[in-house]
Amino acid sequence: MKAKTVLIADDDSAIRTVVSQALSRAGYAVRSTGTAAGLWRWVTEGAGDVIVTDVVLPDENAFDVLPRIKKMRPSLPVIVMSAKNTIMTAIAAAERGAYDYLPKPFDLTALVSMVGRAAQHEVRPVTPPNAPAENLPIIGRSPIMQEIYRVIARLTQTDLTVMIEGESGTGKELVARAVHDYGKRRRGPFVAINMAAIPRELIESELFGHEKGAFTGATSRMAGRFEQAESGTLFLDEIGDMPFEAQTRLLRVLQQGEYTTVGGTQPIKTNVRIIAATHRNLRRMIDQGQFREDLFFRLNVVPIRLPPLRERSDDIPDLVRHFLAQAEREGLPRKIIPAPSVERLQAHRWPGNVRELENLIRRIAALHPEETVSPETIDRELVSAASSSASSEPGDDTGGLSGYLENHLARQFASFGDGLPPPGLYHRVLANVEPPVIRAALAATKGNQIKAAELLGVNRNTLRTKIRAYGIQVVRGL
Ligand SMILES: Nc1ncnc2c1ncn2[C@@H]1O[C@H](COP(=O)(O)OP(=O)(O)OP(=O)(O)O)[C@@H](O)[C@H]1O
Repeated sequence: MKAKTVLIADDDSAIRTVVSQALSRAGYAVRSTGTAAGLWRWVTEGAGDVIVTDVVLPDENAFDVLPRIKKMRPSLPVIVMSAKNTIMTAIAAAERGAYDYLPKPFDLTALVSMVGRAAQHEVRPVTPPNAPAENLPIIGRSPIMQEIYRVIARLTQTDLTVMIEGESGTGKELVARAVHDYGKRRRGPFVAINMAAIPRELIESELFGHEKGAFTGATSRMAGRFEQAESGTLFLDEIGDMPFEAQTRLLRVLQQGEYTTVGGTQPIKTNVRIIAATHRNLRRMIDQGQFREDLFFRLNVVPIRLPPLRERSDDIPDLVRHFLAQAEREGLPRKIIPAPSVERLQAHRWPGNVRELENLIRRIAALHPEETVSPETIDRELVSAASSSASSEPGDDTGGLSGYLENHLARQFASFGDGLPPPGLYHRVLANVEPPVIRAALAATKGNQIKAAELLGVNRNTLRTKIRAYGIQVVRGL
């Protein structure tokens, strides 16, 4: 069989040489050039089966040549190499119809196997390019984030369902938004719903809407999130907190592509892209019978695992710069965090991940008098953040449980924009707070309800009623 030909374009002759050698060794015929004009000439002559090109060429940017190549030879796969490793480069490459994107420096074996895949590949149709933006939606150039950008970039060209897993504050919602904002549905709405923030009995009506009179308090028809997200993206946050019955209903909707409102009879067709997110281990929940396996497989079409910040401390300098600039734009005083101080931040474990770092930088910008932030200041801030969040959830750095709740509620209200959350907020908050307190008391007293009631300081009957109401499992003697 005739060897496939790879066309290489890079103005750096050393890169041309190593790439040519590696591909020749792998059995390809290779032609290389230092200019966009040289590459374009070969393309017009019909030469080559795969292109490997740098973005910046001396006579023209490869992103400008790419649309012409795709127009003339739509099935010719183009791999773009770039030293500018931001999410926008990955997205720009995907938008202009590149087969794939390879951040520099790269591993030659990875390049050869990518060329191998490209050579076998049927190329996707191209979508029109977007205006380039340098206001990056996601910060970080670590290898792990590069891989995530490549997945996001590929996803923008598809309508596949995505499951984002990651600890709280790792940027799951940010990634979901990027998939939407740069994807085919960007002109449609992005609607987010947080399963953990809605009482169980209201989840179905929130998702699918309800008719007037469907239940007590349903005084008018209400559109659900599926309806609001029509032709756009529905972001199902904290999917692990979805009650089992609602999971069953969601599964049916995803299978059938239609739903009925609560109290309604007419099936309504739906056209939304689903992106789900969770900080919980859904596989373990499946084993424990708390999450439907079939729903998991429906949602987990493209899994994205967002690593905790401690696994990508290389990104911290960029994130710090980004949050300092953001604080300055918000009117806070300008601060400089020199390298030794940044190193202190890189050594921290960040249980609250990027959100915790963002809050810390904002606090430093607001409260510290000196312009240059010393390593000692960073140490003090990290110690005080750790002690104030010791009794609360990771990522909360504003003081204890009530601080966490305040933050949480502020985010909740913000997610409803100009509107208000559904009625029943007080009970909803209690319904989120009571079960973990009761579970903790039961665990500490080995399931002894008399002792647990005493520990909690509530009447035994009250405890029993609540255990029943929340469906809490009491395991004795563990
Ligand atoms: N890579 C990043 N670049 C810039 N900002 C980031 C990045 N990751 C997270 N953030 C910021 O950190 C905060 C938390 O991000 P986000 O809400 O997306 O996290 P999450 O994983 O969805 O959290 P939770 O599970 O608690 O809802 C946001 O203010 C977001 O803008």
